[in-house]
This record gives sequence, C-alpha cells and structure tokens, in this order.
Amino acid sequence: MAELTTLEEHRCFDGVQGFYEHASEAAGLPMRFGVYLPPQAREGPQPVLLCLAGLTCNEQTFAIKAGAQQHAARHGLVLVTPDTSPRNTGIAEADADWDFGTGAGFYLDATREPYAQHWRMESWLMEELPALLQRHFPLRTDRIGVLGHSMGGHGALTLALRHPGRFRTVSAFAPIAAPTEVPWGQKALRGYLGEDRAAWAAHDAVKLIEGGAKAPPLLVDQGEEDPFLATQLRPERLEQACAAAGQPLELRRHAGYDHGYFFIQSFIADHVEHHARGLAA
Ligand SMILES: N[C@@H](CCC(=O)N[C@@H](CSC=O)C(=O)NCC(=O)O)C(=O)O
Repeated sequence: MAELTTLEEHRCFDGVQGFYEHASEAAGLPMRFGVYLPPQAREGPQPVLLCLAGLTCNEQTFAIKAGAQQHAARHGLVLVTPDTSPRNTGIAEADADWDFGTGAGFYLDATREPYAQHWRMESWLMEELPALLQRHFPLRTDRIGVLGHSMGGHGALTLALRHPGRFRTVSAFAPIAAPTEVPWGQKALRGYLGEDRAAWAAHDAVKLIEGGAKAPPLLVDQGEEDPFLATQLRPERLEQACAAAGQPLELRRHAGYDHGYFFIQSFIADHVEHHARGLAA
C-alpha cells in the first residue's frame, strides 16, 4: 500500500495546493494534512512554514481561508497545514464538544485515557510528519518556521519553546498564551493530561518562558475586538513573561479586528514575510 494518499491537488498561484492522508504510526489512525508547493519548488527543495489551525478546524481551514499561498508563492515557501486532531477514533465522548477532543488536539501527546492512544499530535508533528514530508515533497526540513492561530498559536509557541532549534522562525495570531489560566486550556490540559499541574505547565507558553525556555523572536498579532481576548487568550501574560525573561516579542494589537480569518487575511502577508526573511538567513 502507498505510504501517502493524494486526496486533492489544485493549481494555485502557479504552485500546487494539495491535501494528503497517511497511516500515522503516532496516532494509530489515518491523519490528513495540506501542502502548498510554491512555483520555486519545481527548481528544488524550499523552506517550510508549518501552519497550525485553531479549534474546530481541519487541514483545509487555513489553506482555504488565510490567503497565504499568494505570499508563499512570492517568497518560495512551502506551507504545511496539518489537521488539528485525530478523527473517527470510535471514542464517542471525543465528539461531544467543539473545544475538546475531535478538532481540538492542542498539539500535545495525551497521557490520559481514552485519549492517550490516538491524541499524539506532538509526536506526529515533530517526528513522523517531517520525515514523511522529506520523503515525498521538495522541501527543507532543516529550515522550518511555525505559525499558528488561537489553539494553533498555542501550538506554535509551545512547540518552539519545547523543541529548541527545530524552528528558525515563530509567529502567532491570537494565541492561547496561558492555557493553564483559561477555560479552553484548562479543559484540554485536564482532559488530555489529568490533574498534574506540572504536566500542564510544560504545555503553557507563559510558564515555559517563565521557566527559562527560549524561542526565536516572536511575532504575535492580536485583534482588540476579539471576543476571546480577555477570557481565553491573555496576550498581556505573554508580554509580561517575555519582558521578564528577555525573550524577544513583537506584539501588535489591532483596533477593530476580531478573532476570525478576516483578521488573519489582513496580516498574513507580514507573517509570511517574517518567516521568509528568517528562513533565508
Ligand atoms: N464554535 C465556536 C467558535 C470556534 C472558533 O472560533 N474557532 C476558531 C479558532 S478558536 C481557537 O482555537 C476558528 O479558527 N474557527 C474556524 C473558522 O473558520 O473561523 C463558537 O461557537 O464560539
């Protein structure tokens, strides 16, 4: 059986936007992801931007809604858009809520049953997927940046902080910056990791920075009309932690913008340029 199944491929800004599935060992199930190959990939391997989406999203959401391909085509960046959780796991309770379980993997490896067997997003993204991508696509896994939105912003920050040296560039839109302190994060961390608060802290960007973890300079955009700003996101906690630790952070607050993809579309060009510059250096 083929290692990789092509689900769809579409010409896009002179490159190719595809969606693929493979039998993931980490998840123990088929996992899906998107890859945008810019036109430069016809000439040879190009740097990669891993794009992590938020709650309720799948591998198509960011690819369809963010408008990133036109900028990736200009800069010669490969975009990789993974699904946000395993699916069709047979665990009925995993489909009960939109902010936990299916579509809400929080980019970590669960240790609590019934999730521990399949919810292994960190292992999939950090180990299995890069090796698979390297075998099948013209891209450079030694030059990877990571970007994320909301739950995906939490993923971008925590994966970069937990795996120093793996990502050369990091950025986020409206990240869940302090998940141990907010309802979305507490629900996920309790559900996937149990009651051990030390285990939670290892997946909280603010706590990681306070504990001395370092990441490349962070670019973060936040809409001031985001309905989740005060209750779920808490960018001021990231600002405080970065200032105290000397972690470079550019936090841009934008009047009038909310949490959705119209906000992302408005600033995605800056993010792709940020990554392209850092990945070329
Ligand atoms: N269904 C929820 C809203 C869910 C939501 O806003 N999801 C965001 C990410 S939130 C944090 O990770 C998203 O990206 N949705 C996809 C989209 O196409 O906008 C509710 O009813 O409040």
